[in-house]
Amino acid sequence: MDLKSNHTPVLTDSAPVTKSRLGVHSSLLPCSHTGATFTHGMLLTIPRKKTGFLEDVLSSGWLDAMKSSSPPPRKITKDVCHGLASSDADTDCSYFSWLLKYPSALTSFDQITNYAKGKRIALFMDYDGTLSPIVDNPDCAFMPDNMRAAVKKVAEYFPTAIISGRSRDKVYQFVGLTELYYAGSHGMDIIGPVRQSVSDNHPNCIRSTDKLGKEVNLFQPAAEFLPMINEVLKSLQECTKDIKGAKVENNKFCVSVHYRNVEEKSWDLVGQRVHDVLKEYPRLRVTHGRKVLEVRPVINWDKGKAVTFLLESLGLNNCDDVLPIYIGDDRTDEDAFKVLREGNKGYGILVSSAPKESNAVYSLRDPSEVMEFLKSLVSWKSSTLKSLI
Ligand SMILES: O=P(O)(O)OC[C@H]1O[C@H](O[C@H]2O[C@H](CO)[C@@H](O)[C@H](O)[C@H]2O)[C@H](O)[C@@H](O)[C@@H]1O
Repeated sequence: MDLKSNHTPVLTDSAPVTKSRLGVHSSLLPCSHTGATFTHGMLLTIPRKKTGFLEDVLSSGWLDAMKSSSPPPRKITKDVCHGLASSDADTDCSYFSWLLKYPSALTSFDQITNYAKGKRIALFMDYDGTLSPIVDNPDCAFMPDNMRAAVKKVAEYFPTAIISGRSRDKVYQFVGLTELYYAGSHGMDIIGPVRQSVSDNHPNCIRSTDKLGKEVNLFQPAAEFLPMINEVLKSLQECTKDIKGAKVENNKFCVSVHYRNVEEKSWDLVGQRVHDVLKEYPRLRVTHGRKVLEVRPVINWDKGKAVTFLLESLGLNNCDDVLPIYIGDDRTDEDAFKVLREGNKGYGILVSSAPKESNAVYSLRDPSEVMEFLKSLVSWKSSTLKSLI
């Protein structure tokens, strides 16, 4: 298989909101409506224009997208609703007007639970920025103990899964709870309950055992990409090692190139180096995360597909009495929000302290509000069950 050809890496943003918002050069966007074809059921081949590489990076809006990928944290001191405020009244104003479109899941809790009456909630959560605060060093993104207790408790009442860009093993190490299901590598590495119909529908799905020796379904739709990902990982490590603060993270079926700790004047250098490597790999794409460039296979699989796969595995897909809820903060979570919004299947909850367009229905400001929401779900379910006795 010819893995290398002279090509402009596909720069895609999984938030299908307004791609022009990122100023990304059209030649770098997947022309998913014209000319793209799905082969092998999973793979997407996208015709690309040949353009200069530096021009691509500078003109393609990579830098703008890298800057907009994660707005600087707001210094919160006090506000009327949450006992906090920002240092910038205008920012607060825009945040509260944003809340009109994406209401807080805390202030809308009764609305959510009224809709959930008679339904089985299935809970899906992103990890970084949702269950753990965003920190400078990705290796130190530990989950607070009180958050772990809240997640453990909520998993007693609802089937709960973590769907992360981290490798599955890594996010399991961070979370440390055996009661949950895990999907790592942005949904490309899933451990779920055994269900024959799911194995029949997904040839890559095999029987395996989890950490406790329990029989599970293991699904890795990008398995064939592993040698390519490992090759690109080494190239990216090599070509960024001279950039102070840059960090390349191995997440098994995808690679993260972090620039949070790189001086802003060198961000375009990071983008150029990633571009120079990826132009040799037409079956890989780059998406923007929070001060990170996410390198992933070009396959028809994402966090939204992972939610559907897990619902199928749990026997909860296409059921009127099921309410899936997905909580996430990142662009790759938009794929999950979109699945739940389409067909009015469930609720996406965006975790953000700054206004941004999203396919989510509700919002929460930060991980501390996520924890409050989880605790409220537990209290609600517990009192509902007590009322049945
Ligand atoms: O899907 P997620 O679980 O949200 O993972 C997305 C990425 O999260 C991590 O990076 C982000 O969090 C780091 C720790 O707070 C932060 O240093 C970094 O700047 C953020 O982008 C993780 O390191 C990535 O591999 C994930 O893809």
